[in-house]
Amino acid sequence: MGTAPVDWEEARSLVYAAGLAAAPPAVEVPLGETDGHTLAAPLTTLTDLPAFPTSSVDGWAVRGQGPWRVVGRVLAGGTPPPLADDGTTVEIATGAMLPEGATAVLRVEESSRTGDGLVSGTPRAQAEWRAPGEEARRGEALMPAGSPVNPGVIGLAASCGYDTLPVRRPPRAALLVFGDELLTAGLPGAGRVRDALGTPVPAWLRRYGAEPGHLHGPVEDTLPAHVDAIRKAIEGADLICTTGGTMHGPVDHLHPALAELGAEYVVNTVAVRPGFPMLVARIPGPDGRPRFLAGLPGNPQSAIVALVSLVAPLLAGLQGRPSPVLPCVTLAEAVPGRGDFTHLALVRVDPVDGTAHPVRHVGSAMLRGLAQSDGFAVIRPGTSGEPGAQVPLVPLPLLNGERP
Ligand SMILES: Nc1nc2c(c(=O)[nH]1)N[C@H]1C(S)=C(S)[C@@H](COP(=O)(O)OP(=O)(O)OC[C@H]3O[C@@H](n4cnc5c(N)ncnc54)[C@H](O)[C@@H]3O)O[C@H]1N2
Ligand code: MOO
Repeated sequence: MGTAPVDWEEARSLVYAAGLAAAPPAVEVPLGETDGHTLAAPLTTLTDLPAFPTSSVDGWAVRGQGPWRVVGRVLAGGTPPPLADDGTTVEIATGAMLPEGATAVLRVEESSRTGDGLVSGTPRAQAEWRAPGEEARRGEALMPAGSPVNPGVIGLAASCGYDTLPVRRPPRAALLVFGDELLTAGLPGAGRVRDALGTPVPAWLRRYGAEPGHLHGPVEDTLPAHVDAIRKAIEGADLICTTGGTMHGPVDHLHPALAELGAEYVVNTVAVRPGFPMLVARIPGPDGRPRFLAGLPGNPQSAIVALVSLVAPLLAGLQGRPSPVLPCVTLAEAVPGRGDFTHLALVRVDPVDGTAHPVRHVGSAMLRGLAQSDGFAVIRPGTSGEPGAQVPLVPLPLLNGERP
């Protein structure tokens, strides 16, 4: 209690650096299983690309002036003998290796056969084959370490000759939900609300590249139950997210539990509205490697603010990725500031002109505005968002096609 809230940008830098310093070691993973992992070393090509001169059309590989006498055929996958004499040609398929000695490739549709079986036609001026190393030279770095492995990268690695890649695997995340008032099924009422975080938070974590595993909740509102639940979650997770209990109410046990577990705070409260009681702490793991606990406030929108504010840069660090760069949007309407605190205001971004429109129903206990938003406009301390102002956007990690 009593710690001064950390500036929002400073808090993001602190957790990113803490994550990066504790990134789990690189592992060698079969190429087909690397989607969503992160390159632990630069992707350098193991061969020239292409590795051999490759015909880019179906036609005739010719030597010298025509008409040409047909001396053979080369299909993709074959290794042709050299074209030894001027006036000779081999039939060639797209992707086949160009025979040594060939001086041009004539497209089949631009060729004709003479009565005595010779091939004639005029090859185009530009080469109709891909030269070795045209795309990349052997040993050239094509992607830096820290790049997320996506299908595009997997394809490139395959064409460069990789069978496995040195990568960092997706961090494993656990979720503990605190709050005896929470119902996990049925209608809210009589003092009890539905748990609105236990179901969506794993899905948000997955979109940040984490692998959500252990989910437990509601955890009983006692200190021993909290300590026990965190200890169990640490066993199989790099990151434990908790929801609720970040304040100092009669049944808020998170801070005492962290003390009992020997945790140290990376960030304890952030100068941001909503969501200021958010925290990230480092807990010694059973193997000596630190684990992280992200304390998300109980108010549902505040919990997601904590997720985009702290969990996103922490996971980027743990994966050895660059720290997230925020895009800019133009405010379509005024958004008030929050004095000395950063204001994260839910907005919907116009897909055509990129302007950001504040949405309604944005109380920290509400999720109606969030479900219709693309992210949060960032209004820095001491400023207010005027219409037309360019401000950073913290995007919700929505996939293509998921935008509301
Ligand atoms: N005396 C003060 N009290 C509070 C302050 C303050 O400055 N002084 N700040 C408020 C703010 S801001 C927030 S945010 C909350 C944070 O509280 P906790 O993280 O300790 O969360 P809880 O007390 O457990 O719950 C708060 C609220 O959220 C509801 N909740 C909790 N978990 C869930 C869930 N999984 N799904 C849906 N709703 C959930 C819970 O029922 C409470 O209504 O503290 C304020 N208090
Ligand atoms: O900061 Mo609380 O998180 O406003 O709801």
